[in-house]
Amino acid sequence: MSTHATRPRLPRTTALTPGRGGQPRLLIDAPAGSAEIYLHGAHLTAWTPRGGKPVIFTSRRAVFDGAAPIRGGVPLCLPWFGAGVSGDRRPSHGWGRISPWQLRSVQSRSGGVQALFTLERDGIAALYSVDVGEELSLSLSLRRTGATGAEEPVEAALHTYLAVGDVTAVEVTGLEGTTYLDKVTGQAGQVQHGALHIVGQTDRVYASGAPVTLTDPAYGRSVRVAGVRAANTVVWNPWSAGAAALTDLDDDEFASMLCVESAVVGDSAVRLAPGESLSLGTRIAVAPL
Ligand SMILES: O=P(O)(O)OC[C@H]1O[C@@H](O)[C@H](O)[C@@H](O)[C@@H]1O
Repeated sequence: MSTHATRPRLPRTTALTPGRGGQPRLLIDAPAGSAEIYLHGAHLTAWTPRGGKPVIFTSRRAVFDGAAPIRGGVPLCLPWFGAGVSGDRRPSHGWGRISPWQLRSVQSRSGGVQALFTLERDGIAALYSVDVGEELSLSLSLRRTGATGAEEPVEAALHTYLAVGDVTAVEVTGLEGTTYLDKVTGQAGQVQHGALHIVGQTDRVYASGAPVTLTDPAYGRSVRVAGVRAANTVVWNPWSAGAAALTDLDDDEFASMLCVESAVVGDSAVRLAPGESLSLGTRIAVAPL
């Protein structure tokens, strides 16, 4: 594996081994929880708190070829989201999720494990910390490198795919009264009235990163997603029609997932001059109903 030369010391609760498609991935099996993180995209594809059920959804049709983005898990959208604020950026959601990241350090931490990843590309230095335990804590920072140059808009999202028992039965609270852009209809300035229920294709950028709770009666649990310095929460489900158009998502899988993404995107994009940084995180915790 290309990572061999820079492989850091690994605690005994972790291993760096080839995963699906022979792609290098860090396996974590610590007392407080287990996880799997591919170096392609620094992409977390699984997290299970000890004694619990898997919390993160990854598609059974996900492609692991070291080139395509992985469908599911936590894709890192950076340094732009979708087509960016200008609307013409490619690839969609930026290059973070399709780049090979460096694994810098892996440390045992209060029953869990913290892994640090870095990536430097196109004038951006990215640092990503994954804390695996009874909770999952993800922190991303992006710094403009170089000494001179104009400000540029930077966006980022922790595009978390949550595993749910039945998406039509989940209730999402914490967004009441918040305005959102509805990307399905193209309408901005919508207001969330009451709890959110998923009854069709859903693609919304909320103007809030406050904690959101997903109540999932089919799995008998609630999942709390708390943004850290996140101006936005994106909620996405492609529904059946959208899933049919995605070759890396089985037709029935839209019912087993809901993306709840802590983000800094769109109108909240941060204009960074060289030397300036943007930081963003998410904390995910599970509780029985
Ligand atoms: O298929 P992709 O590139 O992974 O994107 C999935 C979705 O990601 C969401 O976060 C976006 O709001 C959607 O518009 C998009 O369709």
